[in-house]
Amino acid sequence: MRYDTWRPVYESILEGFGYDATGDERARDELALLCEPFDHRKLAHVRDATVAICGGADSLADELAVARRADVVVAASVAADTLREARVDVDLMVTDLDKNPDTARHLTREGVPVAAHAHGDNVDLVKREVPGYDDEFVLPTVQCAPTGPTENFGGFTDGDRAAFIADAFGAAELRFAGWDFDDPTVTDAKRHKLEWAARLLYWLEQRRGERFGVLDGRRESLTLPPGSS
Ligand SMILES: Nc1ncnc2c1ncn2[C@@H]1O[C@H](COP(=O)(O)OP(=O)(O)OP(=O)(O)O)[C@@H](O)[C@H]1O
Ligand SMILES: Nc1nc2c(c(=O)[nH]1)N=C(CO)CN2
Repeated sequence: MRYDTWRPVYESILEGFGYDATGDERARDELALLCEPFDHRKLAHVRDATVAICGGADSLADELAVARRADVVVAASVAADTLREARVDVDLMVTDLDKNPDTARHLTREGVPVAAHAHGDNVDLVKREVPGYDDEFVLPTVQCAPTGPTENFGGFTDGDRAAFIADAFGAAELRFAGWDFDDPTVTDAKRHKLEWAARLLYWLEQRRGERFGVLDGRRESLTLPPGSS
């Protein structure tokens, strides 16, 4: 997605959460110093593939078949651990480094790409964790305007950002496992983020001309993100 297309949506996210773009830009600049441009050929197998976008809800443990049947498996944050424990290979991990940075480090060292995201509230994690990763396998992502080696594919939470990345790399079909927008165990702050994740996926499915199963039964109550086109 072009940054021009993403920017109005990003601005509505900043407003919705009270974030400041300068924090995101500072984080971007730190990440840029630590990374090289990612070689997109490392994810060439995403093109025309059926891709499982695995989220961090407990339900992932019961939905592993979705991942096993997919051509490509993308894990958001803790989903990478659930998948590894179940011996399902992960092709890409997407994370803002706040839950399982050790898993991300191990994956890069095993040659599995990790989309490491910088934002205004994880600068310390970026500086602490990213230097330990194998930089050849780090895809540095940001939510503000990208500079240097950083890239912005759109998306906000690790899970919906995973879907935007799969889209950018040419996925044919997205299937979802480990998603629970109504999870009663999450905090109010997390629920707010999940509401945005749902809106962003609603936008993405329309852009792709696809219907994501994970949104079935919710479309009537969803609105597109302000600024989306
Ligand atoms: N019930 C759920 N609880 C948590 N995450 C969920 C849930 N349903 C879907 N997801 C998606 O799974 C992703 C990974 O979940 P995890 O709990 O590891 O999140 P996280 O590291 O806190 O993510 P983020 O930093 O993006 O909020 C989330 O970013 C979200 O997009
Ligand atoms: N500034 C800022 N940006 C974010 C944050 C966050 O807490 N702060 N959390 C995200 C996903 O959890 C994604 N982006």
